[in-house]
Amino acid sequence: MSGIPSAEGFDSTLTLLRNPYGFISQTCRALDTDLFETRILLRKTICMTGSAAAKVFYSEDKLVRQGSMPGRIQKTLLGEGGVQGLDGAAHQRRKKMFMSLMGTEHIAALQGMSLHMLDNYAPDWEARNEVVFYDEVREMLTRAVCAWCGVPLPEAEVATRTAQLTSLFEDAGAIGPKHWAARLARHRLEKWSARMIQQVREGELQPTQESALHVIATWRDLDGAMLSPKVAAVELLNVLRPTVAVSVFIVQTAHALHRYPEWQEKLRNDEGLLEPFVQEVRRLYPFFPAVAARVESAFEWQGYRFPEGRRVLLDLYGSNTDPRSWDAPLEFRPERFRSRAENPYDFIPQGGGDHYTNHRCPGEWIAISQMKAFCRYLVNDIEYDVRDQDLELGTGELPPLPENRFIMRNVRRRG
Ligand code: HEM
Repeated sequence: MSGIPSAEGFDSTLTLLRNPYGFISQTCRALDTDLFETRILLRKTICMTGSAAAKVFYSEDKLVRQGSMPGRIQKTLLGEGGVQGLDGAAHQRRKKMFMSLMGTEHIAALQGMSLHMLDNYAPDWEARNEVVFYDEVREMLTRAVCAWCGVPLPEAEVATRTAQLTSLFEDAGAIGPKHWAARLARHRLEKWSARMIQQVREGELQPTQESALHVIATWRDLDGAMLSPKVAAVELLNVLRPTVAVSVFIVQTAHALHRYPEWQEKLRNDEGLLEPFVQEVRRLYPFFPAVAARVESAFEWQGYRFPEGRRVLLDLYGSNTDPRSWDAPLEFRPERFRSRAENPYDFIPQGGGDHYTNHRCPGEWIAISQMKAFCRYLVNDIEYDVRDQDLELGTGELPPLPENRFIMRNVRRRG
């Protein structure tokens, strides 16, 4: 049995921060391997890329999540006690709660709410000279997802809640004041969210039975007990936050329509291309670089030994652009999704494996449905110019967005 190849240097934290989307796949390629060992934040870590690596990463018996997430990410992005840190039967039970929200009709209802927002916002865009598209989408999605979840959102709170939810996913990985801003946002949001959970339990708030607020407030874990208000608050935010984060994918969709303008006409003429188009955006535009787990008990894979307790990082972006799985992987080619057989391990922008038994994102259908709705609206319902601006996606921030957040001008509604 051979040892796992090592990356250069003692610790790779800085190299990873400088090149979050390329570090793992490029190092693997240089070492001609699917995996290598290094230190991240001084902790020994095995980094892996590609579909074979994803398959082992998602084998429930080998790798677990408890204790794998850096504390600073838990205190901002995820919160403590949520589904992301559970394993085995406890995870499967809690995951059912999220999956019960993902019925086709329920997701269509959320899409309808966003389309309603678009119709409400578009006249205002027409009246303005310029529109910062990302800011508009974040606000629309905050309104839509709160309504969908049964969360009351007074008009006076819209801007604050939008900013707080954004801070959780934009500032989580930051160092310094932004990180502290994200912690404060989490503290305030959890207080708000826990109060609503209590109000539902006391009958003061009566959201519909199928709404996320009702489902989470009344959910019982394996021990038969309801979630503590704090954990229920974390789980409610696990629906609100990432749905607002879909704004990133939507701006990336607008970016792709601008960069590949020939697709606008194609999409107008053939509805069937909408899904391949947004899938290609999810594959090629960077969002989550990697996910983390921990070795439960020592095992061997491909002749390499994974010692107990070792942290393992799976490269999501590099797997989505792995030349072994994708022809011309860095080219934007939505057609590739027209006839592609589904494989749970090679297309993993929101994690891989099985939605029920693994940690794969339960919100994939929400993301796809929202992206399709906004994409269809951009190509069919409005015309706009894209202001001359730097449209490079700065990889200095996670997730990467154009510096000016995609400014549109001269928005006109089509007749
Ligand atoms: C903005 C687009 C989104 C991206 C890029 C994204 C990405 C991810 C990723 C990478 C994971 C981790 C997978 C793993 O650990 O193996 C995840 C998990 C999760 N996502 Fe999403 N997600 C998005 C949208 C959503 C939406 C709309 C929801 C709403 C329900 C959601 C809820 C969750 C939850 C609850 C988990 C934890 C699942 C578990 O631990 O079993 N996400 N997501």
